[in-house]
Parts: sequence; structure tokens; C-alpha cells
Amino acid sequence: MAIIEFPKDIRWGAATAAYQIEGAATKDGRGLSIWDTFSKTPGKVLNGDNGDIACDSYHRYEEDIELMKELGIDIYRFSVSWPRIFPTGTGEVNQSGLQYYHDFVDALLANGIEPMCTLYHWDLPQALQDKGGWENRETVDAFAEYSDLMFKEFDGKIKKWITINEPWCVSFLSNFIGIHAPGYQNLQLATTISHHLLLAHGKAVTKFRESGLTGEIGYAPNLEWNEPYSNKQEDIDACNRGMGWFIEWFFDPVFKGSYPQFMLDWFEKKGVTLSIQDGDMAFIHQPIDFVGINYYTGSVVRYKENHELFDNEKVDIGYEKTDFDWNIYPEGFYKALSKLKDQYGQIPIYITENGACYNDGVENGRVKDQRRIDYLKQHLTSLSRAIDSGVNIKGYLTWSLLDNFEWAEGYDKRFGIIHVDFNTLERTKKDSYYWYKQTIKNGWFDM
Ligand SMILES: N#[N+]C[C@@H]1[C@@H](O)[C@H](O)[C@@H](O)[C@@H]2O[C@H]12
Repeated sequence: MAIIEFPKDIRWGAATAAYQIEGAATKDGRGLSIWDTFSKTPGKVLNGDNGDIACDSYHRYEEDIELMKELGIDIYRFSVSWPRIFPTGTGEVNQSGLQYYHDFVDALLANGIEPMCTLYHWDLPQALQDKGGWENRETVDAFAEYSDLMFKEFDGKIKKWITINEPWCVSFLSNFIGIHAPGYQNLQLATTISHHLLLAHGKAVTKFRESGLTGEIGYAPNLEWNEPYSNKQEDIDACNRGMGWFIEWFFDPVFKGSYPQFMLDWFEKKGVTLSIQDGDMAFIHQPIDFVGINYYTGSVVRYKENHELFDNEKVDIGYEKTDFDWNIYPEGFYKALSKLKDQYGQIPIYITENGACYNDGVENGRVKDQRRIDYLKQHLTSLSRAIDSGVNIKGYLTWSLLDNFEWAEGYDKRFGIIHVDFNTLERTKKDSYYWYKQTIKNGWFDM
């Protein structure tokens, strides 16, 4: 067997998000979010599930923190529910919402766990959506106002900030593919929103820098790896378009100051234009302290004329799949991280999400999720290989600490290393929890 070892200073953590775990959807002045609306729209979420209760972490966070402490993580990524702070998105602040996050963050710190705070993990205040949501540039300014308040309110307590989680999901998955809130299917709308999200990121970074507060700030794009089916140029180009949707489209503006021309050209062919106002790119392109990478899967891709958005198709060559039917593709993790290093240099990277959906249940008080352990071993091996090749990895946070509300899949898809019974809300540590705990303690594992 091979020993896979990690640098002694790597951070080990876990991640969640507000709408997926908190519940208490109408408690203590919280306003409605687009996911409250979407999840209660018939047919949008499997089994009609919603986040009204979720894991009830709003009331049970002390138990969750005990589980984190036992696990041995030293950093925990969570998100703030924007409508818990600004019930209508701007204007009057909900002090109860601020107090909740103060109590939560204080409890993390008291247990030696550093908070990594995501400001936007998809739960846009419905009141802002009613005024056009991310298509409306006023939402960009509202996000900057919300971010500025959070920076100042939690100065000294939170020192790692993530502006936007997975802008590709917020823009294209939610407004072109349409399976996430608010559920539109309009490529021009989605592309406009992708720009406004990056602008919102940039304006929040500006607020952070202007505040002079201590800490680091970044964003958390997601990416999939596309492997060309052959070395034919048409297959290579088809792959690059598919990956360009995730990588160059959301990285070039931040790290190079402009959108990738090959993607602009392709979108123009599809009748999509990008309206960039003077000064936008300067906001977007300003330096950040780290980038969070969310990686789950990859695919073999080939050219297919006039097929879908990028004239390409995924080819099933028999990769094992998770219970979400996603390819298990750890090689893609290494290749994607290497591509980022080659294209964007030595940006500090936190793996802010990596994990797998396996729906193993509790049997005699135990959850035997060996498939999740195997997934984590494979991907941490790829991560170790990336570190050895010089990729500037600062930490690894698995998705997720808890089984939780998996968006359009509701509670049907389980990503946690801790099982949650959504009837009783009882937490059960899975075998993968114990494996991850030992790996964190050792700083290595036996492949
Ligand atoms: N699906 N899936 C699991 C996971 C989702 O639960 C997170 O909220 C997202 O940031 C990202 O999509 C990844």
C-alpha cells in the first residue's frame, strides 16, 4: 500500500451552506430567499422538499461544533443567509440575524475552529429578485452594502471571506439550464448575470480593501474537467469550450482583467452580447488573497455538431459513478489544478468543496460508506500529486460536514460525512467521518 502524506501546515476542514443546513426559515426576522420561493414551487424540488427545517443547525449548531471539534478540523466553511441580515436585501438590518452569527462564530472560535465565511451561497433575498435579481445592477450594489456590513461587524472574528459561491451555478445553472432558483432558461440573461456576479465580487473586494480590515478574501468557482475523446482538434476544441464555461469565463476576468475571446466569440455566435460598463473590469480584476475551488467530477467529451450549447457531448466510457450519477474522475482533479497553476500562476488555493453523494443509511447505529472513503482517498491522492507538482494548495474542506438539503434534489442526495435523519434530526457519524478524523490526525493516509 502507498502512504499519501500532506504538508504539516495544510488546513483541514469541512463545508456547508446556510439554506442547506440552518432551517428556521421564518425565525427571528429572517426574510424570504429565492430558494424559499423556488422550493415551494411545485415540481422544482424532488419530493417537494424545502429548507424550512433542513438540519435545524440554526438551533443545533453547538452539537455540530462538538462534532467538528471531535473530527479535528481547524477551519469550517459556512455561509451567511443574506435575508437573515437584510430581510429585504437592503435597508433595515435584522439585529437578531447578526446576533445568531455572532453566537455561532464565537462558538467556533471558542473551540479552536477558524470560520471561513461565504457571503453568497445562493439564497438571494426574494425582495431583490422581485426587482430583477442579479440581472439588475442594483443587486450588485446591495451585495456590496451587505458585504461591507458583514466585514465591519465581524472584524477580528472572521478573517477568511468568500464573496460568491459557484458563480457558474448562480448564473448558467440557475438562469440558462434552469434547474436551480430562480429557474429561468435564457442564455443572454445568464451571461449578463455572470458578469454582474463577478462585478459584485469585485465591489465586495473593494469594500474589504477600503475598510482596512485584517483578513483574506476570495471567491469559490466550481469547475469540471473535460478530457478530449480523441486528439482530433474538433474534440479538443469542444472540450475547451466546455471547460471554458467554468474556468476561463470565471477566472480570466479576475486574474487577467478580460473575458476569454474564444468564449466571447462563441457566445456572440449564439446571439449573446455582454454589456460591460466603464470601470467594471477594474473592480473585477483587482487582486484577491486566495481562490476556493469546488471540484466533484469530470467527463470525456467530444465534438457533436449543433449539439447543446457548445457543439459537444459527454461520452460514457465506463467510469464508476456516485449515487448522483456523476463520474468519479480523480485524474481530472489533478489536471484541473495543474491547468489553474499553468494559466494563472501561484494563486493560493483552498479546496472549498470536494466530496461525493452516497446514500448509505444507518444500520445498527453505523453508516458503512466505504465508497465515500474510496472517493476521498482517490481525490486526496490527486491533491497530494498536485501539491508535489507545485500547486499552491492551502487547505482542503470536504463537502459536506452534514447530509443536507441538496437543492433541486432535496434530501434525496446525501453528501455528508455525518448522516442526518431528517425526521428526528439525529446525527450519526459515518465511517468516512472516522476515516477523515484519522487522516487529519495523522496528516497522511494509507492508499
Ligand atoms: N451538487 N452538489 C453538491 C454541492 C452543493 O451542495 C453545494 O451547495 C454547491 O456549492 C456545489 O454543488 C456542490
